[in-house]
Amino acid sequence: MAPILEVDNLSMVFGGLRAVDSLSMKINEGEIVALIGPNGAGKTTFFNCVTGVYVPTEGDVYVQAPGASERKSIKGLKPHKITEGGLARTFQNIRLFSNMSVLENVMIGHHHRLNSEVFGAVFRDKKTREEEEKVVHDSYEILKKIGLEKHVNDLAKNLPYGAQRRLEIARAMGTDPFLLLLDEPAAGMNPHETKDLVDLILRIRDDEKISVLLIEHDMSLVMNLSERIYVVDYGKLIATGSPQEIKTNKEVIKAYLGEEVDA
Ligand SMILES: Nc1ncnc2c1ncn2[C@@H]1O[C@H](COP(=O)(O)OP(=O)(O)OP(=O)(O)O)[C@@H](O)[C@H]1O
Repeated sequence: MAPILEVDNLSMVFGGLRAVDSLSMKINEGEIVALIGPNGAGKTTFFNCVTGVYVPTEGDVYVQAPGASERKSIKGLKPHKITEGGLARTFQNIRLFSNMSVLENVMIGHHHRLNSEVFGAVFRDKKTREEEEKVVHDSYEILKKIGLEKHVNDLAKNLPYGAQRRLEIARAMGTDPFLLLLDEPAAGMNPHETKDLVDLILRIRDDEKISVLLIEHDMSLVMNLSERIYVVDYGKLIATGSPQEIKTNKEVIKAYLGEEVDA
């Protein structure tokens, strides 16, 4: 089966700094893959290149939706086009519309899927109303899957921290992705919230058939959840393999210089 994401020798140069240096990656349908590395290793920059925030200096990025007959380059596309193409992401710092309701935050994710034209939006014709009703329905269904349905009418800013992070995932799921990129989803979570997050990511993969690429510093989460791990340091790939292989890899241990890599 062809990979759903294929990154070929991607580099991103800022002035004299090669933040990402010839990094390649493949993700297969149904995988949970982690991208790890010390602070400043280039992980978020890599996400930004894949999701259209930056145009990579070198290399290419291809996606092939499950069932599609050929891969497509997404390099240089705007972020919303990449989202339409089936990749959705969350950010290191929570980016919710804090004064909007939980439901509205998820509905926003759906909007690029609406087909009605401006005419429909102004005159609210039957087709527009039906589409809007479907967006409300689908958004509510996602909130149920994420376990946030009891907060549906709360303002996003009033949710507990862990629930806000889960809402970001719900919003990303609203764009109907086949690959979800999560940038430090467990950051700031307590152990109970982290455990809920692990269960949620597994359900997203198993029930929703969405593959996951995550950046994470919480090594126990990484080791327990991911099937394959890519390790970067100074923008370069230094190791790739199963959690067991990565735990015992000398280069990885050296790069972390005493940072805990045991689960
Ligand atoms: N827009 C930018 N302009 C210049 N340098 C940048 C820019 N974005 C990131 N960098 C630099 O690129 C390097 C990689 O940063 P990046 O944020 O991708 O690392 P990271 O692995 O995600 O780190 P962390 O784990 O701390 O989030 C760092 O040296 C950073 O200072």
